[in-house]
Amino acid sequence: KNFPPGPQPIPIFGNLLQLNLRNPIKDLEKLSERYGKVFSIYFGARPAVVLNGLQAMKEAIVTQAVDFAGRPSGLLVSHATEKRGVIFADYGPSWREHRRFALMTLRNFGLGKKSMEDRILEEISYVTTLLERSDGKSVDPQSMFHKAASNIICSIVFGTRYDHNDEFLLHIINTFREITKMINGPWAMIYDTLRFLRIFPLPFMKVFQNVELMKTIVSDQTTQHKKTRVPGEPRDCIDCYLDEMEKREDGFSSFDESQLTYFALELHIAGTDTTSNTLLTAFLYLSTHPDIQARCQQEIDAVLGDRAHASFEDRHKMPYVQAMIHEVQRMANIIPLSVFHRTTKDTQLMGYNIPKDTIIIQNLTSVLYEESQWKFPHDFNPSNFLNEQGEFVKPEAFMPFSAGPRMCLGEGLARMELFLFLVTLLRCFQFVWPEDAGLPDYAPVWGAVQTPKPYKLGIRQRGF
Ligand code: HEM
Repeated sequence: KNFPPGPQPIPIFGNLLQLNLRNPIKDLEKLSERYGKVFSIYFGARPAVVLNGLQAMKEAIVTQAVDFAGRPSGLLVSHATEKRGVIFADYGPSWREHRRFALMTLRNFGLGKKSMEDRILEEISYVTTLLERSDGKSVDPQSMFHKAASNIICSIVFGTRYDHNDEFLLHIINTFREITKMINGPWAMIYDTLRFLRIFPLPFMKVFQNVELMKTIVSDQTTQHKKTRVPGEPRDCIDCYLDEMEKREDGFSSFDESQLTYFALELHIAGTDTTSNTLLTAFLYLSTHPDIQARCQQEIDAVLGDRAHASFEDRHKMPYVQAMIHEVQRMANIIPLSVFHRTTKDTQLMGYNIPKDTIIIQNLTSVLYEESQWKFPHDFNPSNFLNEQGEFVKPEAFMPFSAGPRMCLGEGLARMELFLFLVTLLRCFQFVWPEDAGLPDYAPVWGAVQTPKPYKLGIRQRGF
């Protein structure tokens, strides 16, 4: 009774056939115009509520945080991860403990002697060398940024960075790519909606096979770590986790090796495509907006002078660069529907009743482009994040990392990566849109994680 309104579902399919599964954003926009900021759709027989706009989003996931902090069961991702680790884990003690542990470990000095900043700068120096070799030419930036982001997670989780042609790195990248491709695509939606199809050997089965493969890889790494670790002197996330397991040998801990496997796997899934696709979006916009690129370079040159490299602290002296990076994230809209939530009890939102266990879909796109919240909602314009004095300001509607208790726990790491990559590369190179590349296409390829369409990037060394 008094459930949010929505289009009439049909038996078995729910509203599946009314949505364009290759990109449902436009359909959700139209439904919101018709039914309001909070409306319902059905996945088969399962109801879901879609939240649109800043007000509804805040009221649910911030003001009534606990009521909206669950994760749905019975979906492809929850089956593949067995709801262990953090991302797809239920709201409860195990999720809380692992989330707190991850936040502590991912802090700059949480991983022992080698700081997070060092690990990122090390990877950037390899990318710089690769780009120097392409001076005056064009490159395909996709795989380079993907390998770099993946390598940073490898360094954090496994303690090792790999050469970009290393077979191990290529193997894990390929395996994860297949997992995310399937999670991103229509087969996941079909698995989630049409339960009777689950027993058939359809393409979604590949997710389970690849997760098994990755579990073996993490498990082998853990065995190696156990042989070489010095307790209390962690080199990486696996060592930290093993230390934590020893500290908690009281029989009541949720820390065990099976959790470690999913935890490591999730950090990789959550931390690779997100960062690399944001970097790709940044260079797509910067190469096609030379004025914005030049203004960033001016600020970077003035702040860094002849210092050997940038540090994350420098961000406070670079309001324009900060504004540019945030604007890139807004336009990139990397996770357009966030990760699905679930209500943990019967609750209410904006006058509607929402029963326990309802799937909650945060339409982040509707907030990042909300016309009432932005000076230039549909243009790439760093002024969206600058006040009249040219100082950096962050509007409330900036929520690419979501908000509330389930908000992205990798935000700090992602910010550091984006800042150090962009500042270092903009300092060394000018990025140009190749003359023969035609007009840029900014519309991303739809997915749970969005990516820009493949493009070529012209490289000119700056010689600062
Ligand atoms: C530009 C980069 C990134 C973006 C835009 C992003 C965005 C998001 C979003 C929208 C969520 C869902 C939040 C919710 O359910 O309300 C999320 C969750 C999460 N992210 Fe990120 N993320 C990024 C990078 C990273 C990185 C680098 C890591 C770690 C290595 C990471 C780890 C996680 C984890 C573990 C969760 C689940 C949190 C929980 O359920 O408690 N993310 N992220």
